[in-house]
Amino acid sequence: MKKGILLVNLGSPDSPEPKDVKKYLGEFLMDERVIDVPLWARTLLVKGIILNTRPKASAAAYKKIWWDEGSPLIVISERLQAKVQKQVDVPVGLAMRYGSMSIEKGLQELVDKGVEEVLLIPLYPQFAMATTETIVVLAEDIQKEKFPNLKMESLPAFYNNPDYIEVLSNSIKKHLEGKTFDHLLFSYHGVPERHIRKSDITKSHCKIDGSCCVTPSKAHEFCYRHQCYEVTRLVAEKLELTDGKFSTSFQSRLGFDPWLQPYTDRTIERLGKQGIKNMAIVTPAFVSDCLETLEEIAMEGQEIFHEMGGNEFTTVPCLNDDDAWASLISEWITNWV
Ligand SMILES: C=CC1=C(C)c2cc3[nH]c(cc4nc(cc5[nH]c(cc1n2)c(C)c5CCC(=O)O)C(CCC(=O)O)=C4C)c(C)c3C=C
Ligand SMILES: [Fe+2]
Repeated sequence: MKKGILLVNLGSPDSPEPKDVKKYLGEFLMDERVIDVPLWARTLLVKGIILNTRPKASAAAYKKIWWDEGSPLIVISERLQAKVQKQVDVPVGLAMRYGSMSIEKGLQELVDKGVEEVLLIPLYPQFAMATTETIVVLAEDIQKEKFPNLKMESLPAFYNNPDYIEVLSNSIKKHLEGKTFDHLLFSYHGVPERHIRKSDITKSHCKIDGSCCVTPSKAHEFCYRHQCYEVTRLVAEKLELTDGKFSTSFQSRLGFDPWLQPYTDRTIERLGKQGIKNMAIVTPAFVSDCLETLEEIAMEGQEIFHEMGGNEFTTVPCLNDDDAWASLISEWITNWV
């Protein structure tokens, strides 16, 4: 059977213009695994409120980070795909969960190359309804409807894979070399607390306060919060960071529900107020730099820190198309083939 790979990332609007941002946000936020309320309420919230207010502000934010070649997230994902393709003998496609580079197009291109068996690689280290699950569910629906003869498997979230932790730790070490920092903040994309409870396969394990994380449980395989804290713990161990020199927070909350805490903006504020003068920040929920890292962290986060009296604010880039990261994905592919 001829094999092929589909790398899948989140996606971006076609351009940073409000009309394209509106179209993109419409598809993204109408996903029941992103805004997980009944369809009527989601439609009212997204089409009645968010899409009438947010696209203009989001477009302005996208304009600040947009590159000549396009959206950073897309351009970086394409660079990664090209590097991986050079290292493996099977076709490597690239698709996005939302936007024009759809999963359907990505699968079609592989099928056109004669591929009969696909490994789907969601480019998210941690499982969540809004990350791995939404990609796998949509890809399986498309496969059943449009490509019934195609065999498909997916790579699970790789948050605690020792090689991934090594690649991430080495990248952080490289980018912080020669920098002084009093605190390293691990900032992950947030999700509503409700998402964590919904993904708890035991229905009773997750307490959302961390007290459950130390008790081994099958729930951890699907617990975004647990997986984020594990990445912090494993990287901190590798980098030999001492207690108090690092912490975890969650960014990008939207709406009024309780999201995972502590919030990144408030944490940066608190660190500044506590007298931390030099801080570094890493964003391991994202494998590619994007709006949420380049604007929300590198621009807004830095501004908050400086307002609180902080000096140096160092942002560690995501793994992007780092050679060791491309080689690790290639190794996973070679092992699967
Ligand atoms: C209810 C809303 C959202 C949930 C839940 C959510 C989860 C989630 N998102 C990412 C990764 C990315 N999100 C990005 C942008 C973005 N996210 C939301 C909302 C939710 N995300 C919005 C509205 C936006 C658009 C920007 C804005 O208007 O603020 C991006 C950046 C995309 C880009 O083009 O650069 C990424 C990446 C994860 C990993 C996640 C759950 C863990
Ligand atoms: Fe998001």
